[in-house]
Amino acid sequence: MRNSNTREEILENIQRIVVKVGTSTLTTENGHLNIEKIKKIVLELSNLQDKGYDVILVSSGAVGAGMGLLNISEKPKTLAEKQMLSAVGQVSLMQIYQTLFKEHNKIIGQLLLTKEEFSNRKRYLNMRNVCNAFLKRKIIPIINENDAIVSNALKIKVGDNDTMSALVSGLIDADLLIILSDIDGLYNKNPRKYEDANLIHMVGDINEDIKRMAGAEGSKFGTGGMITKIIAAEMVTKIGTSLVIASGDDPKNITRIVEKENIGTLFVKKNKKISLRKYWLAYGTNKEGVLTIDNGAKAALKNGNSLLSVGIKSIEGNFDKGAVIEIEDLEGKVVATGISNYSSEEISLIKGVKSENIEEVLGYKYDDAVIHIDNVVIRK
Ligand SMILES: Nc1ncnc2c1ncn2[C@@H]1O[C@H](COP(=O)(O)OP(=O)(O)O)[C@@H](O)[C@H]1O
Ligand SMILES: N[C@@H](CCC(=O)OP(=O)(O)O)C(=O)O
Repeated sequence: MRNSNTREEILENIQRIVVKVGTSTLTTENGHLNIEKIKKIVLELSNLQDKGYDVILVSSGAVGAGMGLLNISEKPKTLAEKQMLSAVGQVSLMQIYQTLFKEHNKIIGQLLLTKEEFSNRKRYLNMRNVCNAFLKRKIIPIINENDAIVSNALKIKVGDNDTMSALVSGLIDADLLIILSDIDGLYNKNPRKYEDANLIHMVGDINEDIKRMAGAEGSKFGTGGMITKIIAAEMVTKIGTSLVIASGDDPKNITRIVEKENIGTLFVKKNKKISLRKYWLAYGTNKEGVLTIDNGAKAALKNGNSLLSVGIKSIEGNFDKGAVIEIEDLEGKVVATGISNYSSEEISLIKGVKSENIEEVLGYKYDDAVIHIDNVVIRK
């Protein structure tokens, strides 16, 4: 679990920093925005920018702030109510950020994103340019999900800001992602339930044991809990971004982390990076279908070979040639994501068929491989 490199080595050469702040950090027990805390966060981020770092803030708190403004103590059950609350709260959240950042002569801009900004390649590249334009002019982007317009039913919802901050880290090629929460890092078990839980200082390999440590529940106002933070870590460490989960109780932790102090839990970036395009392919895109493959094909993919029709057992979904699809093993575990050379209709005819016989079955052949290895990203 431990990595032989020190924090000093792992966190050297940091330039771009994404800081994600959860609802639990931004609001008080009774659900109102915690202005004193936000002031301190703003001071930290302003200082980092003055020191020459590129700073991006992913801020939750809109729904929480809306609840505070309307004196609602329990999260509403209906989606429409939650969406209304987010719209009410987001305005006041940004108003506060603007006032406080102005005291440090900083200009901010608001970006309310949806899954579409990540799944649609054109929108994704456009968003990257917009973010870079912010950073070039030393404007601090403050990002949140556009809760008022997204819903699971519309399939354009990222769902939580831990995942959002991981996607944003890929978008702008961040060196470090800091997730501030109401807890000082990952414990070996939920410390709210178990008194003997211990803080883990460094995680190298994010395996099933690590995932099991995160109970499903989070705090009263938060959305994702610990598991979404671990999944965010699993994502960003693949693109050479380290992630630290730390307590937002003392916002000075932000600077301490950047100065490589032993704060919170550090998830160590992988030495072998995947490209940002492959990252987008794995996590940004909407998947249009699923191929189930046999163990031989799974081993071949892991060894860096393309996916051939002979190893495909079954297919789900209706998609065209060029679609992004998920590849699962016989146990239903996602093995990889890739871009298909064939449509779903064609694959249902050639699954289990050897590549040299594709032409015989279809009357033509685009490629020997159903998914070329250059267009595959291995998920685990
Ligand atoms: N192994 C664990 N280590 C630390 N926290 C855990 C663990 N398992 C579950 N949790 C819970 O996750 C919570 C943090 O997630 P969440 O409430 O979503 O915060 P945020 O609003 O900051 O995103 C903690 O307060 C804790 O209750
Ligand atoms: N977008 C939502 C927050 C979603 C979210 O992930 O919340 P949290 O778990 O507190 O980071 C809001 O602004 O209320």
